[in-house]
Amino acid sequence: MIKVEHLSKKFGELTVLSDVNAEIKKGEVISIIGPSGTGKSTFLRCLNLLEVPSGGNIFIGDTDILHQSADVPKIRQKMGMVFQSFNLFAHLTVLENLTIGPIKLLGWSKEQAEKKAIGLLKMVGLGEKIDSFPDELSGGQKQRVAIARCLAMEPEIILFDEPTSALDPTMVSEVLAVIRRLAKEGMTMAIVTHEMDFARDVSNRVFYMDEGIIYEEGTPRQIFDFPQKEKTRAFIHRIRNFTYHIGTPNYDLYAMNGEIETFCEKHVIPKETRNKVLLLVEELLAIFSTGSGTQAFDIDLTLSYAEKQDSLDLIMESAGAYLNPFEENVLSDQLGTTIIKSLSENMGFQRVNERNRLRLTVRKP
Ligand SMILES: Nc1ncnc2c1ncn2[C@@H]1O[C@H](COP(=O)(O)OP(=O)(O)OP(=O)(O)O)[C@@H](O)[C@H]1O
Repeated sequence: MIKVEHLSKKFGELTVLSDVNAEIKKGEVISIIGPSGTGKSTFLRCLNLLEVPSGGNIFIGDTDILHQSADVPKIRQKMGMVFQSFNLFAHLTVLENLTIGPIKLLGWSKEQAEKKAIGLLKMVGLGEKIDSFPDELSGGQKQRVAIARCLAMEPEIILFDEPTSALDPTMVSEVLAVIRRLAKEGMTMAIVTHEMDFARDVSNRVFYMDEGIIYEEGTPRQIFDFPQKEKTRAFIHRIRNFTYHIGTPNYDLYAMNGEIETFCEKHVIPKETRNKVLLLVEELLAIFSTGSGTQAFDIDLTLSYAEKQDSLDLIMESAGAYLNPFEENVLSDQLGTTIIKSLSENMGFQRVNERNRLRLTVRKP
């Protein structure tokens, strides 16, 4: 359906895409993942010519859309785009947001366009909001309107550019549910996303972008469980694991907690579990800070999220004398260990390379 050959894009001196080659077949759902700034959005924007590529070819069917004879408005009609920031028309009602395109660009009658729009709004769960204005809607509702608006133009493929990035975490799932439904119905889609669990279960193929190219591609299982190339492996490891080094007793507790919360939010970990993590970290740090004694303060904290089991492990390593907080009578204050035991399970202790290593799983709500 879409074939991309040697696509490149420069912004002045900056080469964002150097040599992108890809094929998207009808009915496929492609997730595009990768570190920030690696050109994922630029790639999508080149596909529907919101950016003019610097070189290469893009074919839709047999049509070379970069050829000067290409009918750009027609090509854009075939490719819907959903943006991070919704891009709804603020002065139009929800219904009018959906009907304006078909009436003006497809030549539909008002009645025909409204009938279709109402059906689509019902489909995305917003049948009661047809007369509302975008400002009266939550972020999740706005994004569902944006998806319905896109569908109103009957596109052959929908390009999603980080559709949930601007949303409050509580609204992510309602938007992802709509995209999942479209995937089930066979809609061809390419989705730039930071939602890895979603990418894993909704897509047929995943493109990992790095270094200006599609650095590795494969099924979700290949990319998430068995990445072959070094940078893909490092990326997948990084998104699953949060690490924080504490090298001084005067560490910035608020900055650390903020980073822990961001990590938990990214993996849609419930607030209750998040709070348990913060409490566990506080208790463990109190124990290990004392245990560090006069030695160099050197503590490593890791949070490791396993999507499949939906479990969160906390690992704390510290330099200093042997200190296993779970041994009887090791600590004078037993309250800390009691709290830790009540919030976690599968606790394990090891002494590795002169360091104390504690691993535990945070108890689920
Ligand atoms: N219109 C533009 N003019 C100049 N530079 C741009 C423009 N659009 C994007 N860039 C630059 O191109 C690079 C790639 O941006 P892009 O948004 O495609 O990355 P991304 O992989 O989607 O990142 P993220 O995951 O953070 O959204 C960035 O360095 C960005 O600053």
